Amino acid sequence: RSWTKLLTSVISTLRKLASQPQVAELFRFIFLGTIVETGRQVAQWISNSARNLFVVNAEFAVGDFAYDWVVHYLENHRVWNQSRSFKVVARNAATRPYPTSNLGKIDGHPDPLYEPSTMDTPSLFRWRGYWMSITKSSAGWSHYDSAGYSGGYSGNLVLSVWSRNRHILDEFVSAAREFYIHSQILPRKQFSVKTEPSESLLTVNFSEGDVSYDWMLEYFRSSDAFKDIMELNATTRQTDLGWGTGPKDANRERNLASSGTQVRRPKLGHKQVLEAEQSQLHSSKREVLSDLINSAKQKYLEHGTSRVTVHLTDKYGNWGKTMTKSRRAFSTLVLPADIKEMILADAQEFLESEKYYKMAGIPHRRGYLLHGAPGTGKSSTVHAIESLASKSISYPWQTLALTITHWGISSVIPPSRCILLIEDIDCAFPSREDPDEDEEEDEEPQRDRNGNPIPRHRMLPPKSAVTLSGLLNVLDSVSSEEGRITFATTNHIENLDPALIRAGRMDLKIKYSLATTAQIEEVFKVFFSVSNEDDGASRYSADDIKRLATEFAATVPTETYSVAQIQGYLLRKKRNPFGAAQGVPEWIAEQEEEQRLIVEAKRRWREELARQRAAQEQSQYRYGPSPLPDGRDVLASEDKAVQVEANQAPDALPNDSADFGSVGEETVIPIGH
Ligand SMILES: Nc1ncnc2c1ncn2[C@@H]1O[C@H](COP(=O)(O)OP(=O)(O)OP(=O)(O)O)[C@@H](O)[C@H]1O
Repeated sequence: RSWTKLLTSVISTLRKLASQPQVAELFRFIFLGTIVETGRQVAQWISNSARNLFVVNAEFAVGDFAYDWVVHYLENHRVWNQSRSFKVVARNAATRPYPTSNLGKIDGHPDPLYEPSTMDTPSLFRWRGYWMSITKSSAGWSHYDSAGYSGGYSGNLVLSVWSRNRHILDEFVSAAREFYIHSQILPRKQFSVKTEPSESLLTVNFSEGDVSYDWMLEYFRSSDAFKDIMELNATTRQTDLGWGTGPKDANRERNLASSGTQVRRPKLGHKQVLEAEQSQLHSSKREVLSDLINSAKQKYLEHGTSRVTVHLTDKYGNWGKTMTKSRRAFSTLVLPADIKEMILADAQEFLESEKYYKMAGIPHRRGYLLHGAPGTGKSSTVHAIESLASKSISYPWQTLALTITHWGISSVIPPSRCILLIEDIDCAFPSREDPDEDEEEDEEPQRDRNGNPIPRHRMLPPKSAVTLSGLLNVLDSVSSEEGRITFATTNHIENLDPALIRAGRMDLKIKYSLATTAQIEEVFKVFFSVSNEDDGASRYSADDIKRLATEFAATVPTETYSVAQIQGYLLRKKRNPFGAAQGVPEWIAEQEEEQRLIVEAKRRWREELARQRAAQEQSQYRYGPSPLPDGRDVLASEDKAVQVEANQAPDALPNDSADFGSVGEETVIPIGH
């Protein structure tokens, strides 16, 4: 009953309220509003459903390649003509292709690029008969600009295609992509090209020590590709090529690594676009890169045939100094025919069998020890092989000369594919007792703290910091897997440690002898054939030269003189082969006199040395041994590897050689380890 009462009172109150006009108006408004909102929502639902049925939407994110395709396409098709707010960018526009820009092509400055900042209201356009709209929610960085800076990844593009057919979107994106590729635009940079999230940008690296770096450097130097680069590195490194007028020109080179972001378009034909940066080249086309590298290599080889580059070790064991020298043709080498053929065949076979060595797991290296009297053509052979190797079809080898100085060499690491040249390898471990030092023996001896004289040989620093183990380290260093020819020359093979010349380190040991009759004849022929023609005036016939050569060879005693000596004589008669053939007896007499004087000088030196040694022994006897303050012997604390025992006979005189016959007994100086 109480419930019925309450309900009746509420209804009567409402009736009273409804009888008032303002409240009635409010109820009507709420009712109508509800109907309108429901209608709107239904309409939106219908519109969305229709849209889902008839419109295809696609979103393109800034920083993605698809975004770049679409933006580039739309820009070139002037889709955003109605836009009122643009972002204009020119900074990275150098990556733009030639065809789309006249401005850039003419004055060399980048072209401006326009992109709408925002497109809150969709831009409508027709494409192949379909309506499309494009919107961009907020300003993003332009396609050509470097993404990755602040604001880099906002403002995605939304493309709506008014069609039920999804293929239209696919077609549109493919068309944009095709257009992009045909425009030859390099894909944009993202932070660094190395992190490019796509395979489409190819990068080739060149490292400075590698010969391919030199190919590219010379190529760019000779082409006008870098002509408008403002920032260059000047280096004084002399390159292999006297590009243009002569080797001196090569002192000034443009370094590929000139600046981090230099972007240029070398003229590589009509439409190829390529970017060179630091020691890298980038292109979206593999053919462009391989074409360029091949033509650079060809050019390098064509121009570089007349000279060989030699890198020398500096005092820190680095391959510091570089020099170039003329190539020596193998044909100018006068050696017994069998030796010449053997060396040539061996070197050629080695150069061509890199693959075999690799497959067999053998380090690709070969060592040649050329030994024999001075002036018999050891160094000349090396230079002729260098020419062979540096013209190697598969890969030119570089020549490195390991200068054996007073500095340690164990830190020297020869690069791959090199010819390592160690001249006079026996001189790496010299005797401390040579005539120059002993000449000063008469001076008052220096004394130690206790007043005892210090024997001279103990005061001297080691003459060479080169140790046998250091040298072996260099010879066996890891990069040898990659290919190395080692040439060592010596006049005294007997002085070398067996470890140094064992097979595997020195595979071929070739003895160079004094000139045989056949060699003497050949030297004469080669010499006068050249001197007859070098000024264009042929003064004598080939028959004359042949006849005179035989005559000459018959008068010069066989295996007595080196080719260098014979050449020296012929140089005196440069334009006179008749005089050269007739003057032999006189020259021989001269040589014999010279030899007699040398033998005499050497005899005197040995006597003097013996006298000095006797005096030294006397003084040791008188003063006793000279201990160090702590009682240790100085010698014991020195590097054992360069020890030469004190009681050994002196090393040969510098010019002691088979040229002058045997003088006294040869002394072999053992090298301690
Ligand atoms: N067999 C040779 N054929 C052609 N030229 C030679 C020959 N031997 C020596 N010569 C000439 O003599 C000079 C010295 O020769 P090279 O330096 O090759 O001799 P080497 O045997 O290396 O002497 P060393 O042991 O003193 O270093 C060079 O100018 C070279 O042209």
